[in-house]
Amino acid sequence: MGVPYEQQKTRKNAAVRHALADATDERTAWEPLVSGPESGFRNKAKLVVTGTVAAPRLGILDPAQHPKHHDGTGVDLRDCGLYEPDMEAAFHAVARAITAAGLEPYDVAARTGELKHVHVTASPDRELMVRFVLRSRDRLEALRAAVPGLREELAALGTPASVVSANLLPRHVALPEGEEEIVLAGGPTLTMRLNGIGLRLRPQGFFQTNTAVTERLYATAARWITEAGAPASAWDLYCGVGGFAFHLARAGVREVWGMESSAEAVAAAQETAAKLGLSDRVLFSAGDATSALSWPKREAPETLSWPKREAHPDVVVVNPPRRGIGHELAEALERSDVPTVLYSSCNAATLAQDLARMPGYRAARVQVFDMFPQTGHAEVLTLLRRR
Ligand SMILES: C[S@@+](CC[C@H](N)C(=O)[O-])C[C@H]1O[C@@H](n2cnc3c(N)ncnc32)[C@H](O)[C@@H]1O
Repeated sequence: MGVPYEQQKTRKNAAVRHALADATDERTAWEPLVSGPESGFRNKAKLVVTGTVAAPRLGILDPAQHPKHHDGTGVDLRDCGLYEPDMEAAFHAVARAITAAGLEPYDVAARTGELKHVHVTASPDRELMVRFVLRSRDRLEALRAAVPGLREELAALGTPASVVSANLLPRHVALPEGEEEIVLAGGPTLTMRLNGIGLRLRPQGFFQTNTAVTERLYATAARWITEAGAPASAWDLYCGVGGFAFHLARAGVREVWGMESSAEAVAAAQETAAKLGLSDRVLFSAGDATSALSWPKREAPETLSWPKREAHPDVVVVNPPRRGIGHELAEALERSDVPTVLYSSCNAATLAQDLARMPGYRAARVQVFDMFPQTGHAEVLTLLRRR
């Protein structure tokens, strides 16, 4: 932060080129960096709650929250310039609901209190998903009673809450959320409309944090894959709620299979497919994507619906977490007869490691998407073709 944005972009492009020096060659086409607004771009806030019931702070832990130097403070980030502009007013409404429900902020050092975090996601249609991460069920009914007032206030602000939920994180761990989710109001899904496609998001599903840049990422992926005619089949591995899958299907790919470890994300993706009338050709399975290429050749687990045939698809899209796809999937791709792989990575270092395990492919096209302005991170889209 503090570095002029043009300079940030130049540095980021250079850093990615440096990281991928061994994975690219003189024929690799480096497309110009794609960016969106340099502030007000984050659609999601994961806020730590500190302070008191009467005056909660929503932001991050202060270094003073370290157990040894605890003085009960946190840093309030409700006015942080990274969040989409109308989220700030929503954060204030959420803080009032915390007070109304009598939710005592969790004190990390003393291990007392109930409310650990608040997660807010804003859709492009200006609807919200608001999640309260609680230590226990002790104040659940008090929270439930405060929800109608919160929803009324958010609706009056022009940012209605489509989903309000409680998430339970009973353990004393540095995690943003736990496994159990209790929907308190609204449907279980928020519709994230990107490039005219209404992707459904459920509380525990992943969604890219920068809506404007994500639209460009998905549109570019679909364009690169279908430029010379739409291939018949594609797999979208680490598919989340299916952003790549639905964009490929709309661009003409006949059959798309998505695989993702989060059952909630898969359920949301299946709901999107049903809503779009695509359930017969855009299909999703919950599973470990690292062995997706092995399943067709082995006996698939009974519960898993996944193409049980020898033939691999024309295209495999991978969009893993920061650790990358790792050696098992990279080596399986290397041994496969898949002609085209599209790798979308948020970590150029692990991307480079994975590409080194796939020498049978060459990087035909690379483009940096500045999904994370004001940070050193970048999303990198790479089109790989069989040599
Ligand atoms: C960077 S996100 C990408 C999601 C999606 N492609 C998108 O555009 O929103 C990575 C996703 O991989 C999922 N994931 C993590 N490990 C996985 C694994 N071993 N197998 C399948 N999915 C996994 C996460 O739940 C998350 O949804």
